[in-house]
Amino acid sequence: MTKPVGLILAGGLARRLGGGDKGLIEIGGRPILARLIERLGPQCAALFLNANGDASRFARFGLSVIADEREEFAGPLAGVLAGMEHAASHFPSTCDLLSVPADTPFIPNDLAARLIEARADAGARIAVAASAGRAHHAVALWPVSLAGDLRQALADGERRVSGFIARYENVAAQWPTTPYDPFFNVNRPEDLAEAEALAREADVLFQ
Ligand SMILES: Nc1nc2c(ncn2[C@@H]2O[C@H](COP(=O)(O)OP(=O)(O)OP(=O)(O)O)[C@@H](O)[C@H]2O)c(=O)[nH]1
Repeated sequence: MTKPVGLILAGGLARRLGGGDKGLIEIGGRPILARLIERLGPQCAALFLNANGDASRFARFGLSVIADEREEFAGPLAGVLAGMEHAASHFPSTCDLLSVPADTPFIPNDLAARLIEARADAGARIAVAASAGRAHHAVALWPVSLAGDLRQALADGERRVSGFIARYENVAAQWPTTPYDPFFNVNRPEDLAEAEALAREADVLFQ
């Protein structure tokens, strides 16, 4: 299995949390980013962080930071494009990008493997992670060769990740939600208490 290039999407404004960087929020005593890097790093050939503004605030994580081309906050697709273009210029043009938002602390260890398998089985171009019957469109495996199409789609005003994915053959790979939903994400202040509780469980189970 050829490992994908990993991209953590941390380019948003976290408005529902009052601003700041969701990836720097500590859950169970550790930043979400540290948790993600631990889980995603071994699954990827290389790992990058997509974020806007002063990159030095992420220096302690030791990842190269790739900004959106324009700091206009066009949404997650702008981050996926930055990641695809970076990957295309540093890795073979046939490589894949695995995108994961910076607000999902508990992604599964078999994320890359199962997305690769689901995509091959379905003969699809894009594989998306799903749980509880819901697709998590920002958690997806993309061929970086779609960068040109994505650039054009953004220029045409496409902002929905699901809208861009729907243009291609795609498949959703389902994960169980027990003992916890691996795609639980932190969006609102009230999600923080749940994240703390989940971290206690996830830390015991994650080996
Ligand atoms: N590169 C980039 N990523 C973004 C942008 N907007 C959102 N994201 C990322 O996309 C993922 C899903 O984002 P949302 O939860 O919808 O947005 P958010 O900014 O994190 O939070 P809200 O402002 O509260 O919606 C997160 O990983 C964000 O960091 C953007 O304009 N550029």
